[in-house]
Amino acid sequence: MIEVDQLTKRYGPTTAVAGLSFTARPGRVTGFLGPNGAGKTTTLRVLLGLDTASSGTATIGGVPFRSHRRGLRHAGALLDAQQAHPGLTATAHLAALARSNDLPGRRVDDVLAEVGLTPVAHRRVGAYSLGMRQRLGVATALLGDPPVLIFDEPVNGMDPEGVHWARGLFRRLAAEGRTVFLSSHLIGEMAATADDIVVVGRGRLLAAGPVAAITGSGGSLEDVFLRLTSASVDYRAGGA
Ligand SMILES: Nc1ncnc2c1ncn2[C@@H]1O[C@H](COP(=O)(O)OP(=O)(O)OP(=O)(O)O)[C@@H](O)[C@H]1O
Repeated sequence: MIEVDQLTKRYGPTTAVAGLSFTARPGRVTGFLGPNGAGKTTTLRVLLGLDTASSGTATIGGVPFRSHRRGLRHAGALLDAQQAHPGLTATAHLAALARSNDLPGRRVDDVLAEVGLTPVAHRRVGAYSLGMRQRLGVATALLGDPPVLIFDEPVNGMDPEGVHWARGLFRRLAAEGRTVFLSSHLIGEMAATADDIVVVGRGRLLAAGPVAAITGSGGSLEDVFLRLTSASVDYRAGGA
């Protein structure tokens, strides 16, 4: 379970997140949507203890991520596909993480097979395409077999087969009872993958609930998203 309660994060004069509250539940894929600059990445960074809240709380399984000793066993995240050192092989990258998190070495082969990277596991990550690096990021998130998974733009750079595979993986992880929290700008993809949606604009909650309830008033998820966020878009082509 992910619980964000009255979260506010300021960077100097900029309020990136303003009193945001929502919940992402086990057994569900929850999509996190919002225009550029809405505060999504900031929320994820605070949730993962990479940034501190100005006020409010963001917890995973009832506690702040940083206070958990079990690290990757508690929550797995893909925030940045560039996180692995380009000089390392995928195997070496994952093996080092497994060691430092006290995870069994066999998890490395398991997650490489899960994301389809076994044939290139001994190639340097610097030679990987963006889609392959994203798969490695997903493998890293899965390494500790955690109950909570957080993915920021996970299908960015993936080919259609990869997007299809990722959708099936997220659905399966939720069916196993895990909390799957996904940030993406691909609304069609979200409509096909998510059970619940959290929509933010300018750091504030605009809507939250099951996809069917949010689109219930008519139109596609894209129509509803554009309507909800029309007053919260900071960057629009043509200066309109
Ligand atoms: N380290 C920082 N220092 C100053 N301002 C920041 C910092 N990080 C984010 N911001 C500002 O906070 C706001 C929210 O940014 P954030 O990256 O969280 O949005 P986002 O919803 O993830 O956007 P995108 O969809 O473009 O990735 C923006 O105005 C951004 O400029």
